[in-house]
Amino acid sequence: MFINGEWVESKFGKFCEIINPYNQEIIAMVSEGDESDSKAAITAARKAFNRGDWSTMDVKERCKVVHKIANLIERDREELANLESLDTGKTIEESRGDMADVTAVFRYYAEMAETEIGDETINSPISNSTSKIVREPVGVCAQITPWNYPLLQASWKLAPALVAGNTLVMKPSEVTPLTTIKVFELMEEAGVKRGVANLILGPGNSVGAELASNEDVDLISFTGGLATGKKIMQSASSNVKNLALELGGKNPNVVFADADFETAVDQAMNAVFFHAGQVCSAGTRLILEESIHDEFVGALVDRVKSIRLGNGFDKSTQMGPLISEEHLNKVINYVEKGKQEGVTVAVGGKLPDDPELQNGFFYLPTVLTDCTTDMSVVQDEAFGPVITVEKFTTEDQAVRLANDSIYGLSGGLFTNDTAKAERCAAKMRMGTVWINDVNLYFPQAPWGGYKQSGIGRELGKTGLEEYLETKHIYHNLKPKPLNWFK
Ligand SMILES: NC(=O)c1ccc[n+]([C@@H]2O[C@H](COP(=O)([O-])OP(=O)(O)OC[C@H]3O[C@@H](n4cnc5c(N)ncnc54)[C@H](O)[C@@H]3O)[C@@H](O)[C@H]2O)c1
Ligand SMILES: C[N+](C)(C)CC=O
Repeated sequence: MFINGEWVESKFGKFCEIINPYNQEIIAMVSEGDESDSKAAITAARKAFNRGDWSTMDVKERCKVVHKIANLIERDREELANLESLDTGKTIEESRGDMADVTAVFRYYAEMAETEIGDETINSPISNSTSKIVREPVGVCAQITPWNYPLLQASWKLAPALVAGNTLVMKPSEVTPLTTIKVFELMEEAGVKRGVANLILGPGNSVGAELASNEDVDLISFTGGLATGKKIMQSASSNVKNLALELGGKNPNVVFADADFETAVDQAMNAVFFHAGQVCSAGTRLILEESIHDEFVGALVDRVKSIRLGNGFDKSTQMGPLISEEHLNKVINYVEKGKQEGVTVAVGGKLPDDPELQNGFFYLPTVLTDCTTDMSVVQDEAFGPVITVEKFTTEDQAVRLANDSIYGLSGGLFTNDTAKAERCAAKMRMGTVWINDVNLYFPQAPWGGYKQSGIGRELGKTGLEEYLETKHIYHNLKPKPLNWFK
């Protein structure tokens, strides 16, 4: 753990094993902290904030440091990508893509903050006065991240928090902390000042819960599951912390009969089988126009049968394992419940037989048909390689089905009719709608959810706003008594 500029073990000297989900080998032993370590990290961040050498530093100087972090991540990208694949099981190509995205996020905020963070003079309606708006850091930020995109999700929080002048305590998932540890080494090398960025490791219900409830924390930014998000929201109320929540999704992918067939089939696969479906924005609900349903499902099933499962470091592997035995069991139970509810398993729906995969947490890519919106498989987030298929006959019905969820993170639409696409996109209650594409994100565009998919936005200018307070300074240039109470 990295607290107050020093690499330390947890106060009680506990360690935990980090497992490769492909073969269950132990790949690292890392410190396991508890509440007392969280408190020490929060104290360090508070002292650093009050010291002011980072929070009041010229924004251009902070941006230089953040540019340097980007350069160091680029320098060590191959090492970082290897660590990410070992830790998560995702293919090395995916991890390389993630590292390029991580670098881009640090660069984006380092460039953008120079112009976005500055004073703004406004026209005061009162004579002999000036009025200006200044932007200041929020203070001590707690940042909690999940296991599916460990460093990418961390970068969406670290980069804007740092350029804005905050101090922070980050807690990565206890399952996948390796790349976050490495990036804290790089931040130290880049010259982030003592106590500004602190890293604690350990379980969510102790280390994480302390971050959410501690009254010396000004802002909590959380990415993870809905149930945890609700707990964090409750704890954050203790001192009315600023709150940013990036939660789950049950994302529809609507395909109209006029869409390009090959593209739509190909993208329906990308939408859900990329990273074995362990993606918040995975297009897990395929909603097909009835007239193409049978042909589409036939083509999809044919292609799904040939997805190659394996070690993320093998060039031929297209899909890796799930993250853990616990998570595999969750996916198994989810599909079994669907079978009881009456779905048809068109392909998959079980563990693979391949002897080479028996030590990993693999599940076969699965297509479930005859699904209806009232089924748990259509409503619950599986976070695995499972797609459900529903049918529609009218545009209105397609939009109604797409919106029939407690979540509202993202959705896809495939059609060659631009007017129809725009009409549907306008009615879809989601933070991101992709037309003729899926699962795209980039630093310039805000990311976040409607409804129970979250609060606030990461990335883009909005992602920086989360880390800034707004202060109005009014100056009376000719003060004199008002005599109101004369
Ligand atoms: N909206 C997004 O951008 C986005 C991105 C990635 C993942 N996710 C979501 O994340 C979920 C999967 O990740 P996960 O299984 O790691 O989620 P999770 O909620 O189990 O854990 C996320 C993080 O919260 C910590 N945590 C757990 N209990 C806590 C508590 N009581 N107090 C404070 N912290 C606690 C964990 O240790 C971990 O670091 C999925 O639901 C997925 O959709 C969302
Ligand atoms: C936000 N994203 C798509 C990078 C990861 C979601 O799990």
